[in-house]
Amino acid sequence: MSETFQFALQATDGNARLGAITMPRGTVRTPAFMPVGTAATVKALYMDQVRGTGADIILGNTYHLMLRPGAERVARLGGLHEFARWPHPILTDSGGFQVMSLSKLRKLTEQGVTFRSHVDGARYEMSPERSIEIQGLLGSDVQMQLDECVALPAPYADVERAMEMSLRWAERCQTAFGDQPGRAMFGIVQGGAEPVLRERSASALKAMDLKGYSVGGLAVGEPQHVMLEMLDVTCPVLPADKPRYLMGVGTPDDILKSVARGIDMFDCVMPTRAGRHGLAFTRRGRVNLRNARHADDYRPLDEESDCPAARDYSRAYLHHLVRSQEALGAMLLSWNNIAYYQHLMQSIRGAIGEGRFLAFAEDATEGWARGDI
Ligand SMILES: Nc1nc2c(CCNCC3CCCCC3)c3[nH]c(NCCc4ccccc4)nc3cc2c(=O)[nH]1
Repeated sequence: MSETFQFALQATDGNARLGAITMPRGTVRTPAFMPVGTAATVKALYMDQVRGTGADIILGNTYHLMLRPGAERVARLGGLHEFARWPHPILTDSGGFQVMSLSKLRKLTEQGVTFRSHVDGARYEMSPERSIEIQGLLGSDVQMQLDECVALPAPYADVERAMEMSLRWAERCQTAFGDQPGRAMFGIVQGGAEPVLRERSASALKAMDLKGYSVGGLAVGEPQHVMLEMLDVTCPVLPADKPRYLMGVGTPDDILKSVARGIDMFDCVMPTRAGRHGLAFTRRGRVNLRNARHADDYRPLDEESDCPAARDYSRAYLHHLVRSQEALGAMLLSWNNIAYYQHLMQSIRGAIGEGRFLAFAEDATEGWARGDI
């Protein structure tokens, strides 16, 4: 086990990168998809199943956990790894994005964000310093700076103001984080859909010599081509020897196209949320198990999968569970979806390592488009 946090770039294929992040609790193979563990659980799955799908790292949720059960309580109980029985790396977001998207009566000032809990209406203040303190109390291995993400489209002046405040907050977070060997704090590039602001943000964060860089402010309503254009502008400015994490992304297609532009890490609620709504991801595209056409279909989702949820259950059974709103339906489809995303990442890593990423991406995209699934 490494006592330090170290990114090793192992191979490149065009702008796609194969790498590994070593840290005390384990190694994260990149490109990596990080399942979202909202309230200290990857919804409807046991942590052993999550690990069994090949996940090396999961997300914890600063916003939810600070409200319930409370960061100090999680620390008293041994930290998030012990609390949730996940001994491998955990990345936490800073909570600002969730405050702006979930809480009520929130106010954003230079000092930080104040808001009322969506759980019990209690009033909270989240400064850059308090966000880093909470992430430390949770025991997070990879911590995010507090930032301000602006929904798109937005006026240039708003995007510029939010980007510049996020830079000032990055400095405060770096100071608050201090020197925690084996752990990392990532800066978050902002700048909306403005190339000039993206370059300015990325350059300023690069000068801070951080251990990793997130690309934020995307997947917030802009078309995919705008997101990709911002990656084309941002990634070349970021240091090649540090990991790059595209926040909140995304569909399998988003992931392929973003890996092709130099992104190493992803998180998205989609596979687990879609699973709870009866949607299955497969290598031949998405299957909506609510649809009556599956009622008599004895085929599994994917007979070649190594995930029991995909290989051992008929679509007819999954359709029945979903229509009956049985808990097992959400459990099996969430399992299938997380396994599918991990298999996709494993295949991407293999393709980059063998210099055939472009051909792999084209073949995968055709598979989804082939329809009749
Ligand atoms: N700091 C920060 N976080 C961002 C996030 C949250 C990433 N997931 C955290 C995770 C923590 C644990 C609980 C769950 C969230 C984003 N998510 C999205 N799009 C999601 C778009 C999306 C995709 C599928 C379904 C809903 C929404 N854009 C994002 C931009 C930022 C950003 O600039 N700054």
